[in-house]
Amino acid sequence: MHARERYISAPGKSILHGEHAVVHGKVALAVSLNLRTYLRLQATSAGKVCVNLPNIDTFLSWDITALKSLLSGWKADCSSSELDSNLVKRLREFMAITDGSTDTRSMAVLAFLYIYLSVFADAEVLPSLSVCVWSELPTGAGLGSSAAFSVCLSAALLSARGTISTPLIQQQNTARWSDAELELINKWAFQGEKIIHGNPSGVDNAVSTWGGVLRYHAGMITPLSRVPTLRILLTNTKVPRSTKVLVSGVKDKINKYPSVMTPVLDSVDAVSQACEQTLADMATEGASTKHYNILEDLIDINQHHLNVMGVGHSSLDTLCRVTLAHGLHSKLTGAGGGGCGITLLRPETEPSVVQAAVQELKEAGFECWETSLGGPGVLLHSSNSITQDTLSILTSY
Ligand SMILES: Nc1ncnc2c1ncn2[C@@H]1O[C@H](COP(=O)(O)OP(=O)(O)O)[C@@H](O)[C@H]1O
Ligand SMILES: C[C@@](O)(CCOP(=O)(O)O)CC(=O)O
Ligand SMILES: [Mg+2]
Repeated sequence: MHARERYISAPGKSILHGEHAVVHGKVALAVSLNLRTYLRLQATSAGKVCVNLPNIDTFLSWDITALKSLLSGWKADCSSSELDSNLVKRLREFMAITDGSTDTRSMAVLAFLYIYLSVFADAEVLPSLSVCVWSELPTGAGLGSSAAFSVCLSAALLSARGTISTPLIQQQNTARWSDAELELINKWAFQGEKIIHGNPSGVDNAVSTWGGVLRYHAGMITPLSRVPTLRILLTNTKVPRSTKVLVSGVKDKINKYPSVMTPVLDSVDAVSQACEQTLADMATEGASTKHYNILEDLIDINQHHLNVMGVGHSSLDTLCRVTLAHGLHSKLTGAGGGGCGITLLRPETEPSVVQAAVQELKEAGFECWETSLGGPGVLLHSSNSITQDTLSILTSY
């Protein structure tokens, strides 16, 4: 271990188009948010590993000797990009997780232990450390909190192991890793997502690692540089849902009705591509009413497709209905089934119109915030670049 203490943050994301279809090899467009997950890792000499996850009310610790015994007779298979089923099985037994359980707290802890043991498997000793993760993102609401969590864990553990650097130099507030290091962070974060999600596409961890606006297609990540500034209203319906369950429901539907569902997925792919083209046109020609009309049509079309996939919810219908009554177009974002939706605001949309829509959405029990899109990906921080409020949470465990 190098530094005794490190702070890391990674952003959440919003998927503009392509959620679910991206799991089946179609194009998705996703953008990082200015809402972030923060992690503090502290090297200790307590002979223990402590994990504090205040967002999900989980506080656990284990003796290093108990963790070490999990590695006996186990050999990491570095050539495979699949999850190591043997290690997952050992961890499930260790944590007494029953088969098939999707209990979200257990999945977060399982992801932590999996990355910790894999990253330090060939180290001389397993290090004593204490990790606290806290997020501004709502968890389980479609804004990629699982990916931001996995990216923070991956970056923190890889840099504690010395596999990637600790690039912060004196007087610097924040630092980024090199592209090769980011690829490694993303690779391990994807394993964390596999544990939490079951069958992730990889889009969420890619956006959280690199930040900005990305096109994601079958593992290929293309940053979009020609993108206009978009005003987006985010709404959290606060209806809880599980990405893992929703993703597997879509898969079942595709298996059951392949000839019905394949054209739906193809159409979502075409929506993502049409949106990408429109954004590029807006950046080169200047945004006009014609462009916003197209973006709104694409939002409506995709929302219908997501309903066909079975990932809609009455709360999301309410969001679409209320905003449309104010001339605004919305769709779910992320896995759906509740969680969050996005509403496109035109540059000329009057604040009074937004306020009226927000007021009605709040009366329906929802939470809304206008957000800026495209913040930086994973960052290493000095402690003085983190707000006092966040710091006091991270240091209070
Ligand atoms: N800050 C956090 N602390 C602990 N676990 C987290 C945190 N953020 C996310 N997670 C894990 O990710 C799960 C939510 O992931 P998911 O269902 O994919 O929804 P989303 O990624 O849209 O928020 C949580 O139930 C938890 O297991
Ligand atoms: C539904 C999906 O496209 C996005 C899930 O995002 P979230 O976990 O709901 O934030 C799944 C995936 O791409 O892995
Ligand atoms: Mg997720």
